[in-house]
Amino acid sequence: MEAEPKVEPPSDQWADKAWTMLTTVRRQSPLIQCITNFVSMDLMANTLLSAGASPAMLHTLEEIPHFTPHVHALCLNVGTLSADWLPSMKAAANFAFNSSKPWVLDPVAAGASGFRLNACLELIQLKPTVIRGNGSEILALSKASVQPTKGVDSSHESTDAIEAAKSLAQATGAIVAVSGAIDIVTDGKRVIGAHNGVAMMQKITATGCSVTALIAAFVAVDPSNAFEATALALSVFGVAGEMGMRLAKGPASLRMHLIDSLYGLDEASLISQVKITTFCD
Ligand SMILES: Nc1ncnc2c1ncn2[C@@H]1O[C@H](COP(=O)(O)OP(=O)(O)O)[C@@H](O)[C@H]1O
Ligand SMILES: Cc1ncsc1CCOP(=O)(O)O
Ligand SMILES: [Mg+2]
Repeated sequence: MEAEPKVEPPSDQWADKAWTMLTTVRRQSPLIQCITNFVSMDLMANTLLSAGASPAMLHTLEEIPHFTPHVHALCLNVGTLSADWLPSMKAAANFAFNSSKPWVLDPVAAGASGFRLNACLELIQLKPTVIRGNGSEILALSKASVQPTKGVDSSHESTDAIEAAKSLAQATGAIVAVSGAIDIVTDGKRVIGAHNGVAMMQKITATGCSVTALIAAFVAVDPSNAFEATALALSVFGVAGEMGMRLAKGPASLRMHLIDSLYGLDEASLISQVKITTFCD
């Protein structure tokens, strides 16, 4: 049976935690290494900067042993994957895992081809802390099968992938997040939903990639609580989207206002808008 959101009053606890996390990111400014697709590099780096984190888009294999040990978290994204980038991703994931640093996987278009699916499954063997995808990506990973696909966009609602997300979390030990109208986060047992964001965020390329990087920044400052940090990052990004939308005329201006809203987000605005609920079967 499909999970239903449990009706709960807005949780001040989540809202307070969101503010604490955002201020911690701003104060600590964690260094986040991103090995990501060409489309997302700009928006991802700007999202991290506007949240107070420090992005570095380094991907050459020769640099990984020198650089990755110094980062606070790693974000791997297979959006424009080619065979020569995969060894860099694996090396970086190994360094992160061996030095107990969190790392986050964005399995962009995981079901689009055997090459991409196998690459994602091989990366998952290297123990990501969090996997964040859209509904179709999480379904493809959970079934480990190439699926009829719209490429990087989802043809499923996030809620269609709740059971798939739970099994993927149980099988891998990762926190699994499924983005969409409601962002779902599970550790394989608990399921929570972040209800922030606006539909027009789907009309800006790389918003999914960017929120995955933001998850890496939040987990970097609270690595022992990746489940909550993931939900809070999704909610904070969604709140910035909602605030940006009040000023935007379309996707291009939303992109700009989302970044400005994330940068300027204050305590009262964040606390009044965070909406995270528990799901139950
Ligand atoms: N219908 C929607 N309503 C509100 N927010 C949405 C909606 N669809 C996507 N988002 C938000 O847009 C961002 C990107 O999510 P999504 O489009 O699912 O990822 P991807 O780009 O990887 O497919 C997330 O922050 C998500 O919460
Ligand atoms: C359009 C596109 N093509 C390859 S990667 C990419 C960006 C995907 O970004 P997102 O998954 O955040 O929509
Ligand atoms: Mg994506």
